[in-house]
Amino acid sequence: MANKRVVVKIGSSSLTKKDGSLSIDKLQEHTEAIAKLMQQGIEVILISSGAVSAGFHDLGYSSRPVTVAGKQAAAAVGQGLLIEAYADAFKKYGIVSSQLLLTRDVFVNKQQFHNVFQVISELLRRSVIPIINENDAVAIDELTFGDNDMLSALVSGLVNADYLILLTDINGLYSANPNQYPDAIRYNQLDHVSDELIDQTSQNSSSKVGTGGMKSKLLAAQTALSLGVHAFVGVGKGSNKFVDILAGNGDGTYIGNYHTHHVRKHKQWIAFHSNVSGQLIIDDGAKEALLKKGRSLLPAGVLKVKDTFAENDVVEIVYHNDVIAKGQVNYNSEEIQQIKGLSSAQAMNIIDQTKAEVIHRNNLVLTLQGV
Ligand SMILES: Nc1ncnc2c1ncn2[C@@H]1O[C@H](COP(=O)(O)OP(=O)(O)O)[C@@H](O)[C@H]1O
Ligand SMILES: N[C@@H](CCC(=O)OP(=O)(O)O)C(=O)O
Repeated sequence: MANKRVVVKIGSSSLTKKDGSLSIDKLQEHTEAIAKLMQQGIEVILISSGAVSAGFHDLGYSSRPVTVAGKQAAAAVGQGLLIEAYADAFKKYGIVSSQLLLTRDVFVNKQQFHNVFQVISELLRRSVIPIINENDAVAIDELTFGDNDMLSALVSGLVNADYLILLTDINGLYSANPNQYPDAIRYNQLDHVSDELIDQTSQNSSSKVGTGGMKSKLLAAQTALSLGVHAFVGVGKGSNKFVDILAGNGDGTYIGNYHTHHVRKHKQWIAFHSNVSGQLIIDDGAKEALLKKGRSLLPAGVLKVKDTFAENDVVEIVYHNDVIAKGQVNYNSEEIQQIKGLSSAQAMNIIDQTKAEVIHRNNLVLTLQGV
């Protein structure tokens, strides 16, 4: 099997009984199937929902809470129980488990982004399975992923996974929600996920216990693909389900093609997570150099500087009102005001003898190819 590193995301809908509470039987089945992968030398990172399902009964609710505070509290009770259940289940196969609780802001902060990469890498080196969930007790409002689909896509990119498996309660993406439109047809394979397809997929139709529905899985698959990770969305039964999925025999939709290439961690951070602090408006020559020749952005091509930013901040590079790239600047905004339009030699004489580029190619990510 060619795949070496796989992110498996298991949604609440695949972990619960009819009453919405955690199903230990289902959890054990997933665990056995993951253990089979690991026994073949495949590194697995598990993104698991289920904290709310595991906790609401003990919290005193008769059914899954609907308020944010209720879900937070249920997750606070349930997360420990969920991890305990996984740790017990994996122990039967001699596998040690670990827990990481993440929020969106962890990805925005470059140091924390790197820390997450570092800890996952070390756990994998030691054959420990990282089990990740959103930190539901604190992740509300702007800090929240909302469901674990996007979190799993970002993690799959971060660790340069070969595959992202989004396990759910339905065998793939259909042309419409089959629960409402029984004649909907299933897509077996998609080369890419277009914005049109995402727009067509309704947001509000998830299962009773899930959160994001198919739309959030498509958004996640689109993100995974742009980070160089193939995706699968679907179901599976029994201990061979993940082995079958990776062998191409899964019951679901496969997403991606042979053009899918990994993206370096630093560039991922610039492209997907960093906050933008300003803009540089560039001329025709600079646009050609960036888009066609793969060059750095030099002072000579900068026409205008917008907003105030510091050295190492991330800015957008704009050509004719289109954002064509993002990059981390070598100079602050005041310095670029002084050197814009100058040759690199002149600029280096004025500001810094060591920095010929406004943005070095290694710190630059193209966002629009065809302008
Ligand atoms: N076009 C579609 N194709 C397949 N499923 C869809 C579609 N639109 C909405 N759905 C719904 O998405 C649900 C799965 O999402 P969700 O409940 O969030 O799962 P999970 O808990 O596994 O993350 C399915 O049960 C199905 O009802
Ligand atoms: N983080 C929450 C799950 C949120 C949720 O419902 O996600 P999902 O089942 O992936 O749509 C939990 O552990 O209960």
